[in-house]
Amino acid sequence: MYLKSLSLLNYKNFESKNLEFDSKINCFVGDNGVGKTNILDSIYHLSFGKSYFNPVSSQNIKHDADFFVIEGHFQKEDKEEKIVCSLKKGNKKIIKRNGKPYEKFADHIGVLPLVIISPADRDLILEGSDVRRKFMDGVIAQSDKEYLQHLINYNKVLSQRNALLKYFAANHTFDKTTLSVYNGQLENYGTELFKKRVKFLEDFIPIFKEQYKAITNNIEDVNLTYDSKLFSQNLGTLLQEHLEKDRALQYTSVGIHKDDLNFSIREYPIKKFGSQGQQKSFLIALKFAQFHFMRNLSKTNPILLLDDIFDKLDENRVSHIISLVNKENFGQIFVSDTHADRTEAVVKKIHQSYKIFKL
Ligand SMILES: Nc1ncnc2c1ncn2[C@@H]1O[C@H](COP(=O)(O)OP(=O)(O)OP(=O)(O)O)[C@@H](O)[C@H]1O
Repeated sequence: MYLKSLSLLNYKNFESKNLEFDSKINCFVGDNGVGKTNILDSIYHLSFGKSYFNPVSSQNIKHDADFFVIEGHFQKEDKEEKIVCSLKKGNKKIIKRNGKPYEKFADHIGVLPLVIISPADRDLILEGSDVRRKFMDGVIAQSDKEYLQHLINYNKVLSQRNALLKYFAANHTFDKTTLSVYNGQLENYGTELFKKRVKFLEDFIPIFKEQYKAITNNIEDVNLTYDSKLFSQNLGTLLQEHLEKDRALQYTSVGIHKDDLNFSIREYPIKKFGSQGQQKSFLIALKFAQFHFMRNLSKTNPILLLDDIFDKLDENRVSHIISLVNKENFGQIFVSDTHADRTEAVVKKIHQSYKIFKL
């Protein structure tokens, strides 16, 4: 699968932009702030229906405009796919596949597998557990529709339960029966999601460790573990045990929405004890593992977006990444960089087929 062409209208700093791509490597080069990352983000948008960098959809519309349109033409085996993602201020975002709007965005997830590696990935280490859950959920959901549906249902019930807890507190009332209906639904969806996360990590962790080894060329003891209260107790019991706490807090304090992934190096948290280089390698290994995991399942090479990796990584690590990509039967790659010469020198080593766009 590869992206043949892209048209942007009022997307971030671009009023109008049309690009035709190489099926292998495409590089966007230019000074800081010209919009290299924005183009990668628009491609991300076509795959995920949202921005990787700015979760507030309306802020992706060009200043002073009131809509954006991203249109991509993909070649998927012998079929062409036209994906259009558009947003008008005050309206809901629309994603159309071959002219037909999706009723549910969830149906689009997984249609165009894509992995992004960007300096913004550092949030996976530095920020709260929600970022790591989102990463895990995103990887699983791209290949498991049922997981995504359970997750949507779980989150819906969770917000209903939280609203009910608030209502109880505001009205000094309590209704055990209604609450137990929500508890039952949370337990059903939550238990399924937990089992799927466990299974996913069983497959994913060995791939991750292999990738880390390949990137760093040595055997540092890194680990990734799944942290969930559901390992020790089923969700129904946990919800009962936390009832008084939940009533006091007016939200649900236990469940798979509190799970986390622990990233460690020599058994210490990488956030506190990993060097900057180790942290970067950890993140790249995570993303390469995502690439491999998705490829194994979908039997297609995900599109790979490499944002600013030459700038933010030392030469050693970049050459490891390049040699990894080189060894693999990779798919289409999009690269952003400030230096045209450096980019060309690197991409030449990967493949003879490439295109450089000077922005
Ligand atoms: N909604 C918007 N409307 C207009 N311009 C926007 C909008 N959102 C972001 N921008 C502009 O996009 C530019 C940043 O683009 P981008 O991050 O793609 O740059 P870049 O070429 O990747 O830069 P760098 O080399 O520094 O990473 C900034 O000038 C920013 O003001």
